Amino acid sequence: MSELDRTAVLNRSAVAALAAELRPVPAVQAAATGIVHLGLGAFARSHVFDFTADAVEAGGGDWGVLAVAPRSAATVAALRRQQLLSSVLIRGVAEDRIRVNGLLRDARCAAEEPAAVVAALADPAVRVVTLTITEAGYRVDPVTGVPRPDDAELANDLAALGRGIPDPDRVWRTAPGLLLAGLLARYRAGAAPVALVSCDNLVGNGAVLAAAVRGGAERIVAGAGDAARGGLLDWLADRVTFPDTVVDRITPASTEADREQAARLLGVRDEAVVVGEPYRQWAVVDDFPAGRPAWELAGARLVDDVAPYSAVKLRLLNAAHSLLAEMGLLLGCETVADALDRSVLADLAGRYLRSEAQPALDSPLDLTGYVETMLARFGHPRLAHRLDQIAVDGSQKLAQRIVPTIRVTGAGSRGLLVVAAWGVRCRRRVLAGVPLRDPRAAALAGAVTGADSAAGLLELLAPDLAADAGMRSALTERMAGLDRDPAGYLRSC
Ligand SMILES: NC(=O)c1ccc[n+]([C@@H]2O[C@H](COP(=O)([O-])OP(=O)(O)OC[C@H]3O[C@@H](n4cnc5c(N)ncnc54)[C@H](O)[C@@H]3O)[C@@H](O)[C@H]2O)c1
Ligand SMILES: O=P(O)(O)OC[C@@H](O)[C@@H](O)[C@H](O)[C@H](O)CO
Repeated sequence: MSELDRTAVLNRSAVAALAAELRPVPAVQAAATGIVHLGLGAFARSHVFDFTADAVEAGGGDWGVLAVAPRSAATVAALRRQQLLSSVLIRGVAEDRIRVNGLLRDARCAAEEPAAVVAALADPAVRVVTLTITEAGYRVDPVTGVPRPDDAELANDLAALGRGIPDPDRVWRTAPGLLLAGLLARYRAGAAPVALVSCDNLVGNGAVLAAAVRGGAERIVAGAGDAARGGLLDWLADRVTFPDTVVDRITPASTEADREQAARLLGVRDEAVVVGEPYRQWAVVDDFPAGRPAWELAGARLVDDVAPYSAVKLRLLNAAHSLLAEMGLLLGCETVADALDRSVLADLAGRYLRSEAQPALDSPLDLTGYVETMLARFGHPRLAHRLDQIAVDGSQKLAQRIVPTIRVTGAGSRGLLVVAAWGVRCRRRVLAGVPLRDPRAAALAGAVTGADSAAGLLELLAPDLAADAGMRSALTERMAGLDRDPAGYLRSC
């Protein structure tokens, strides 16, 4: 299509008129549903569905996807209007291309249709459940590794499950609650095995998901004292797997300008388009009791252990993102590329990576090459990856991305400067009456406005570091310096 009709949307009839290279992958008729995906954000569409589409195109199999948005119905509605088609706009440094994804079989909002989602999770044809629900969505404390006992929404969901078969129309407030409702229904219906696959940025994301599900199930069973559901724990241990994964593709939140560009490339509007960099990588532990798509045919690495990749990715790439986001926002920068353009931040990120985070990792991988490639990806001039997209849920992220390096490099670590920037930024938000976007918002607000902010922040991230007087005083000194004169202080570090 050359002329853009502003009222035309991407759908199956529009596809018929597209140039051959723009036709959906896999073909629209392909594959019955074998996957439920929970968390219908941009990353699911740019990465998980993109890889899986290529895997199904190359290797076949009934691996179509039912995509579930936990709360918001907006993306579901957009996808339904487009007969479940959407595209990924792959933004290169020099040129862009667009790919239409034909993998989805259905899309539902769990808050509006909980019974249908629970039934899908129990369906034996569904053999894989993938998740992109953010770090906060697991409701697991990154310090203790267990479901947060102070999480009222989670407690409510688990109590409802403990009372017996729940009302099918009950709206689950938490992802573990929804998953467990589906798993209990699956267990009652014959207990077909299934793999639950976290695709979120967490070290040991499979173990975190297992902690959320098994820890939740233990609380249900303990509350119910129900022998039959005691069998649930054995089934979860024997037949439900939680393969670890490491995901990678920078995916900024889409803007109207992106939708306009997609419309120019496609000739029709795609309200669900997502933008991704050309680079994509996925390492997955190959532990699927009922089969999986041939992701290796799409370039994913199916491995025995992702630990070497996951520590490297979280403690280098994601750590550098958090460093640039926390410090860049204090200096008034908007995007990752803007932050890297400020020499003070580029220098700090480079020194943190090369002289602290990299040596603190005992890795056989080529970390120097990794860091260089990664910084080149960050510098992409047209990706516009916003810092405020990265700097949310700091209590979950910094504990994983920054704290392990501080543990090795001590109170002099530039990692402590990231924690200080986070603390100062959060304090400014609280004092300005702007809500904090963090699952520990109340505790975080208390920490940054309390008498000993350094102790409060470290208590949230790593209680062992909070007990270290040298660490507390170094953090206090850095927060004071950043509060007084962020740019000047950072130049002196
Ligand atoms: N965007 C990226 O560049 C990128 C890259 C690698 C990994 N990831 C992973 O994907 C996650 C989502 O990123 P995105 O770009 O899709 O974000 P997004 O804002 O587009 O979507 C977030 C999704 O998570 C769901 N969600 C948010 N909070 C939740 C909660 N408390 N419980 C359950 N569901 C919740 C939302 O409903 C939505 O479906 C990230 O947090 C990260 O772990 C993202
Ligand atoms: O997606 P988050 O919120 O976990 O983290 C923000 C970024 O660090 C992250 O999205 C990276 O862009 C991504 O991990 C690259 O693969």
